[in-house]
Amino acid sequence: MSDTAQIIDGKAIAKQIRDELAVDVVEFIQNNSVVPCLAAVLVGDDPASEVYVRNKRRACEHVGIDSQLHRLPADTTQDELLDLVAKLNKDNEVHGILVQLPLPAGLDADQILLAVSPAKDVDAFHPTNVGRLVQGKPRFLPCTPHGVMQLLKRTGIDTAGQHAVVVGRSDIVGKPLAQLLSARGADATVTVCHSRTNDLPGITRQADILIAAIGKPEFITGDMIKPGAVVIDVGVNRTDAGLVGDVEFESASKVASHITPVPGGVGPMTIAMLLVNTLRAAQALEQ
Ligand SMILES: Nc1nc(=O)c2c([nH]1)NC[C@@H]1CN(c3ccc(C(=O)N[C@@H](CCC(=O)O)C(=O)O)cc3)C=[N+]21
Repeated sequence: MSDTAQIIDGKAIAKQIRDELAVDVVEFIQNNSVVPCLAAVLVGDDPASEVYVRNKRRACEHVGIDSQLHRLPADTTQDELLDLVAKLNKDNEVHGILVQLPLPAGLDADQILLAVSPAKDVDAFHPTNVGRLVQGKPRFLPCTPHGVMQLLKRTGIDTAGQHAVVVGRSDIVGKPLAQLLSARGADATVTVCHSRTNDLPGITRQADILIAAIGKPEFITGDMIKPGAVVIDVGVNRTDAGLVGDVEFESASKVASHITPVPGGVGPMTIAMLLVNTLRAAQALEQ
Protein backbone atom coordinates (compact mmCIF):
# COMPACT_ATOMS: atom_id res chain seq x y z
CA MET A 1 0.00 0.00 0.00
CA SER A 2 1.36 3.43 -0.91
CA ASP A 3 1.28 6.24 1.63
CA THR A 4 -0.09 8.76 -0.83
CA ALA A 5 -3.51 8.42 -2.37
CA GLN A 6 -4.17 8.81 -6.07
CA ILE A 7 -5.83 12.19 -6.54
CA ILE A 8 -9.02 11.95 -8.60
CA ASP A 9 -8.89 14.89 -11.01
CA GLY A 10 -12.48 16.12 -11.18
CA LYS A 11 -11.51 19.05 -13.33
CA ALA A 12 -10.04 16.77 -16.01
CA ILE A 13 -12.93 14.28 -15.88
CA ALA A 14 -15.46 17.13 -16.08
CA LYS A 15 -13.67 18.45 -19.15
CA GLN A 16 -13.79 15.00 -20.73
CA ILE A 17 -17.56 14.89 -20.13
CA ARG A 18 -18.02 18.41 -21.55
CA ASP A 19 -16.00 17.48 -24.65
CA GLU A 20 -18.18 14.41 -25.24
CA LEU A 21 -21.29 16.50 -24.61
CA ALA A 22 -20.23 19.20 -27.08
CA VAL A 23 -20.34 16.58 -29.86
CA ASP A 24 -23.86 15.53 -28.85
CA VAL A 25 -24.96 19.18 -28.69
CA VAL A 26 -23.78 19.78 -32.28
CA GLU A 27 -25.71 16.73 -33.43
CA PHE A 28 -28.82 17.85 -31.53
CA ILE A 29 -28.67 21.30 -33.11
CA GLN A 30 -28.27 19.81 -36.60
CA ASN A 31 -31.20 17.46 -36.13
CA ASN A 32 -33.58 19.91 -34.47
CA SER A 33 -32.49 23.39 -35.61
CA VAL A 34 -32.81 24.38 -31.97
CA VAL A 35 -30.08 25.29 -29.47
CA PRO A 36 -30.49 23.76 -25.99
CA CYS A 37 -31.03 26.52 -23.44
CA LEU A 38 -30.59 26.70 -19.68
CA ALA A 39 -32.29 29.47 -17.71
CA ALA A 40 -30.69 30.25 -14.35
CA VAL A 41 -32.58 32.29 -11.77
CA LEU A 42 -30.51 34.16 -9.22
CA VAL A 43 -32.31 35.98 -6.43
CA GLY A 44 -30.32 38.43 -4.30
CA ASP A 45 -26.57 38.90 -4.28
CA ASP A 46 -24.99 36.01 -2.39
CA PRO A 47 -21.32 36.12 -3.50
CA ALA A 48 -20.89 32.31 -3.60
CA SER A 49 -23.97 32.00 -5.81
CA GLU A 50 -22.53 34.64 -8.15
CA VAL A 51 -19.42 32.46 -8.61
CA TYR A 52 -21.42 29.28 -9.31
CA VAL A 53 -23.76 30.99 -11.74
CA ARG A 54 -20.83 32.55 -13.60
CA ASN A 55 -19.11 29.12 -13.80
CA LYS A 56 -22.31 27.53 -15.09
CA ARG A 57 -22.72 30.14 -17.81
CA ARG A 58 -19.13 29.73 -18.95
CA ALA A 59 -19.51 25.94 -19.03
CA CYS A 60 -22.69 26.29 -21.14
CA GLU A 61 -20.80 28.43 -23.63
CA HIS A 62 -18.02 25.83 -23.89
CA VAL A 63 -20.41 23.06 -24.94
CA GLY A 64 -22.64 25.14 -27.21
CA ILE A 65 -25.63 25.42 -24.87
CA ASP A 66 -27.40 28.80 -24.64
CA SER A 67 -27.83 30.26 -21.19
CA GLN A 68 -30.06 32.95 -19.76
CA LEU A 69 -29.50 34.63 -16.42
CA HIS A 70 -32.56 36.03 -14.67
CA ARG A 71 -31.50 38.27 -11.81
CA LEU A 72 -34.02 39.32 -9.21
CA PRO A 73 -33.45 41.63 -6.23
CA ALA A 74 -33.18 40.21 -2.69
CA ASP A 75 -36.60 41.69 -1.79
CA THR A 76 -38.41 39.77 -4.56
CA THR A 77 -41.72 38.36 -3.34
CA GLN A 78 -42.79 34.73 -3.55
CA ASP A 79 -45.40 35.63 -6.18
CA GLU A 80 -42.93 37.52 -8.34
CA LEU A 81 -40.59 34.53 -8.32
CA LEU A 82 -43.47 32.13 -9.03
CA ASP A 83 -44.47 34.34 -11.98
CA LEU A 84 -40.97 34.15 -13.45
CA VAL A 85 -40.89 30.35 -13.05
CA ALA A 86 -44.31 30.08 -14.73
CA LYS A 87 -43.07 32.21 -17.61
CA LEU A 88 -39.95 30.03 -18.05
CA ASN A 89 -42.08 26.86 -17.86
CA LYS A 90 -44.11 28.13 -20.82
CA ASP A 91 -41.18 29.49 -22.84
CA ASN A 92 -40.50 27.01 -25.65
CA GLU A 93 -36.96 28.34 -26.06
CA VAL A 94 -36.06 27.30 -22.51
CA HIS A 95 -35.28 23.60 -21.89
CA GLY A 96 -33.74 23.69 -18.42
CA ILE A 97 -34.59 25.84 -15.39
CA LEU A 98 -32.34 26.23 -12.38
CA VAL A 99 -33.31 28.30 -9.36
CA GLN A 100 -30.06 28.92 -7.52
CA LEU A 101 -30.19 27.93 -3.85
CA PRO A 102 -30.16 29.13 -1.15
CA LEU A 103 -32.96 31.65 -1.71
CA PRO A 104 -33.02 34.77 0.49
CA ALA A 105 -34.84 34.40 3.82
CA GLY A 106 -38.58 34.92 3.44
CA LEU A 107 -38.89 32.93 0.22
CA ASP A 108 -40.31 29.41 0.40
CA ALA A 109 -37.89 27.29 -1.63
CA ASP A 110 -40.06 24.14 -1.48
CA GLN A 111 -42.97 25.93 -3.13
CA ILE A 112 -40.70 27.39 -5.82
CA LEU A 113 -39.09 24.02 -6.62
CA LEU A 114 -42.57 22.47 -6.84
CA ALA A 115 -43.51 25.12 -9.42
CA VAL A 116 -40.68 24.25 -11.82
CA SER A 117 -41.95 22.01 -14.61
CA PRO A 118 -40.55 18.50 -13.91
CA ALA A 119 -39.62 18.24 -17.61
CA LYS A 120 -37.33 21.29 -17.23
CA ASP A 121 -36.09 20.49 -13.73
CA VAL A 122 -32.40 19.94 -14.55
CA ASP A 123 -31.45 19.96 -10.84
CA ALA A 124 -33.87 17.05 -10.26
CA PHE A 125 -35.18 18.79 -7.12
CA HIS A 126 -38.90 18.53 -7.98
CA PRO A 127 -40.70 15.90 -5.85
CA THR A 128 -41.78 14.11 -9.05
CA ASN A 129 -38.17 13.71 -10.12
CA VAL A 130 -37.09 12.71 -6.60
CA GLY A 131 -39.82 10.06 -6.58
CA ARG A 132 -38.83 8.78 -10.00
CA LEU A 133 -35.25 8.41 -8.82
CA VAL A 134 -36.30 6.43 -5.75
CA GLN A 135 -38.44 4.17 -7.94
CA GLY A 136 -35.51 3.52 -10.26
CA LYS A 137 -37.05 5.37 -13.22
CA PRO A 138 -35.17 8.67 -13.19
CA ARG A 139 -35.72 11.36 -15.82
CA PHE A 140 -32.78 13.45 -14.61
CA LEU A 141 -30.12 12.42 -12.13
CA PRO A 142 -29.34 15.09 -9.52
CA CYS A 143 -26.13 16.84 -10.58
CA THR A 144 -23.80 16.38 -7.61
CA PRO A 145 -24.69 12.72 -6.90
CA HIS A 146 -24.47 11.94 -10.63
CA GLY A 147 -21.10 13.70 -10.74
CA VAL A 148 -19.84 11.52 -7.87
CA MET A 149 -21.00 8.34 -9.65
CA GLN A 150 -19.23 9.44 -12.84
CA LEU A 151 -16.01 10.19 -10.93
CA LEU A 152 -16.06 6.65 -9.51
CA LYS A 153 -16.90 5.06 -12.84
CA ARG A 154 -14.35 6.98 -14.88
CA THR A 155 -11.62 6.29 -12.31
CA GLY A 156 -12.32 2.57 -12.70
CA ILE A 157 -13.71 2.09 -9.21
CA ASP A 158 -16.25 -0.73 -9.12
CA THR A 159 -18.94 -0.10 -6.52
CA ALA A 160 -20.63 -3.52 -6.72
CA GLY A 161 -20.70 -5.25 -3.37
CA GLN A 162 -18.64 -2.48 -1.76
CA HIS A 163 -19.59 -0.84 1.51
CA ALA A 164 -20.27 2.83 0.77
CA VAL A 165 -20.68 5.09 3.79
CA VAL A 166 -22.39 8.41 3.08
CA VAL A 167 -21.88 11.00 5.81
CA GLY A 168 -24.68 13.55 5.45
CA ARG A 169 -28.40 13.15 4.72
CA SER A 170 -29.31 16.27 2.74
CA ASP A 171 -32.00 16.22 0.05
CA ILE A 172 -29.45 17.51 -2.47
CA VAL A 173 -26.55 15.13 -1.86
CA GLY A 174 -26.73 12.50 0.91
CA LYS A 175 -30.19 11.07 0.24
CA PRO A 176 -30.02 10.86 -3.57
CA LEU A 177 -26.42 9.61 -3.53
CA ALA A 178 -27.44 6.77 -1.20
CA GLN A 179 -30.13 5.90 -3.77
CA LEU A 180 -27.73 5.91 -6.72
CA LEU A 181 -25.06 3.87 -4.93
CA SER A 182 -27.53 1.18 -3.87
CA ALA A 183 -29.41 1.11 -7.20
CA ARG A 184 -29.24 -1.93 -9.43
CA GLY A 185 -26.13 -1.63 -11.56
CA ALA A 186 -24.14 0.29 -8.93
CA ASP A 187 -24.92 -2.38 -6.32
CA ALA A 188 -23.10 -0.92 -3.32
CA THR A 189 -24.21 -1.62 0.24
CA VAL A 190 -24.92 1.80 1.71
CA THR A 191 -24.82 3.19 5.23
CA VAL A 192 -26.05 6.75 5.76
CA CYS A 193 -24.57 8.58 8.77
CA HIS A 194 -25.43 11.99 10.20
CA SER A 195 -24.95 14.31 13.15
CA ARG A 196 -26.79 11.95 15.55
CA THR A 197 -24.89 8.80 14.56
CA ASN A 198 -23.25 6.97 17.49
CA ASP A 199 -19.56 6.14 17.05
CA LEU A 200 -19.27 7.80 13.64
CA PRO A 201 -15.52 7.01 13.30
CA GLY A 202 -16.29 3.33 13.98
CA ILE A 203 -18.64 3.34 10.99
CA THR A 204 -16.60 5.49 8.60
CA ARG A 205 -13.67 3.12 9.22
CA GLN A 206 -15.79 0.30 7.73
CA ALA A 207 -16.19 2.16 4.43
CA ASP A 208 -14.63 0.90 1.22
CA ILE A 209 -16.00 4.08 -0.32
CA LEU A 210 -16.44 7.07 1.99
CA ILE A 211 -18.52 10.04 0.87
CA ALA A 212 -18.20 13.22 2.93
CA ALA A 213 -21.24 15.48 2.50
CA ILE A 214 -21.65 16.97 5.94
CA GLY A 215 -20.93 20.63 5.36
CA LYS A 216 -18.33 20.90 8.13
CA PRO A 217 -14.82 21.97 7.13
CA GLU A 218 -12.19 19.20 7.39
CA PHE A 219 -14.48 17.08 9.57
CA ILE A 220 -13.22 13.70 8.28
CA THR A 221 -9.66 13.00 9.37
CA GLY A 222 -7.23 10.24 8.41
CA ASP A 223 -7.94 8.21 11.55
CA MET A 224 -11.61 7.88 10.44
CA ILE A 225 -10.63 6.18 7.16
CA LYS A 226 -9.89 2.52 6.47
CA PRO A 227 -6.49 2.11 4.80
CA GLY A 228 -7.03 1.82 1.03
CA ALA A 229 -10.53 3.32 1.03
CA VAL A 230 -11.79 5.62 -1.73
CA VAL A 231 -12.65 9.06 -0.31
CA ILE A 232 -15.00 11.45 -2.13
CA ASP A 233 -15.23 14.96 -0.67
CA VAL A 234 -18.46 16.78 -1.54
CA GLY A 235 -17.81 19.65 0.90
CA VAL A 236 -17.62 23.26 -0.24
CA ASN A 237 -16.70 25.36 2.80
CA ARG A 238 -15.43 28.90 2.53
CA THR A 239 -13.02 29.57 5.40
CA ASP A 240 -10.40 32.24 6.10
CA ALA A 241 -7.89 29.77 4.66
CA GLY A 242 -9.90 29.60 1.41
CA LEU A 243 -12.13 26.89 -0.02
CA VAL A 244 -11.87 23.60 1.90
CA GLY A 245 -13.77 20.33 1.78
CA ASP A 246 -15.33 18.18 4.49
CA VAL A 247 -12.16 16.04 4.52
CA GLU A 248 -8.83 16.98 6.04
CA PHE A 249 -6.87 16.29 2.88
CA GLU A 250 -3.42 16.05 4.41
CA SER A 251 -4.12 13.22 6.87
CA ALA A 252 -6.74 11.52 4.67
CA SER A 253 -4.49 11.28 1.62
CA LYS A 254 -1.96 9.27 3.65
CA VAL A 255 -4.55 6.55 4.31
CA ALA A 256 -6.87 6.49 1.29
CA SER A 257 -6.15 4.76 -2.02
CA HIS A 258 -8.00 7.49 -3.98
CA ILE A 259 -9.22 10.91 -2.91
CA THR A 260 -10.91 13.94 -4.51
CA PRO A 261 -9.47 17.39 -3.84
CA VAL A 262 -11.41 20.59 -3.09
CA PRO A 263 -11.39 22.56 -5.29
CA GLY A 264 -11.03 20.48 -8.44
CA GLY A 265 -12.96 17.40 -7.39
CA VAL A 266 -16.74 17.11 -7.20
CA GLY A 267 -17.50 20.82 -7.90
CA PRO A 268 -16.63 20.85 -11.60
CA MET A 269 -18.51 17.56 -12.04
CA THR A 270 -21.71 19.10 -10.65
CA ILE A 271 -21.63 21.68 -13.41
CA ALA A 272 -20.80 19.13 -16.13
CA MET A 273 -23.79 17.00 -15.12
CA LEU A 274 -26.06 20.06 -15.18
CA LEU A 275 -25.12 20.52 -18.83
CA VAL A 276 -25.77 16.84 -19.52
CA ASN A 277 -29.25 17.25 -18.01
CA THR A 278 -29.94 20.36 -20.07
CA LEU A 279 -29.26 18.48 -23.32
CA ARG A 280 -31.39 15.59 -22.06
CA ALA A 281 -34.25 18.00 -21.28
CA ALA A 282 -33.96 19.53 -24.74
CA GLN A 283 -33.99 16.07 -26.37
CA ALA A 284 -37.15 15.08 -24.50
CA LEU A 285 -38.94 18.40 -25.10
CA GLU A 286 -38.10 18.67 -28.81
CA GLN A 287 -38.73 15.09 -29.86
N1 LIG B 1 -30.23 25.09 -7.76
C1 LIG B 1 -28.98 24.83 -7.39
N2 LIG B 1 -28.29 23.84 -8.02
C2 LIG B 1 -27.01 23.56 -7.66
O1 LIG B 1 -26.37 22.66 -8.26
C3 LIG B 1 -26.39 24.32 -6.61
C4 LIG B 1 -27.16 25.33 -5.99
N3 LIG B 1 -28.45 25.56 -6.39
N4 LIG B 1 -26.62 26.06 -5.00
C5 LIG B 1 -25.27 25.88 -4.55
C6 LIG B 1 -24.74 24.49 -4.81
C7 LIG B 1 -23.23 24.38 -4.83
N5 LIG B 1 -22.87 24.04 -6.19
C8 LIG B 1 -21.57 24.03 -6.71
C9 LIG B 1 -21.31 24.02 -8.04
C10 LIG B 1 -20.02 24.10 -8.54
C11 LIG B 1 -18.94 24.18 -7.69
C12 LIG B 1 -17.58 24.32 -8.24
O2 LIG B 1 -17.38 24.44 -9.44
N6 LIG B 1 -16.56 24.36 -7.40
C13 LIG B 1 -15.18 24.56 -7.83
C14 LIG B 1 -14.58 25.79 -7.15
C15 LIG B 1 -15.33 27.05 -7.37
C16 LIG B 1 -14.85 28.15 -6.44
O3 LIG B 1 -13.65 28.47 -6.48
O4 LIG B 1 -15.67 28.68 -5.68
C17 LIG B 1 -14.35 23.36 -7.45
O5 LIG B 1 -14.73 22.66 -6.49
O6 LIG B 1 -13.32 23.15 -8.07
C18 LIG B 1 -19.17 24.18 -6.33
C19 LIG B 1 -20.47 24.09 -5.85
C20 LIG B 1 -24.01 23.92 -6.93
N7 LIG B 1 -25.11 24.11 -6.18
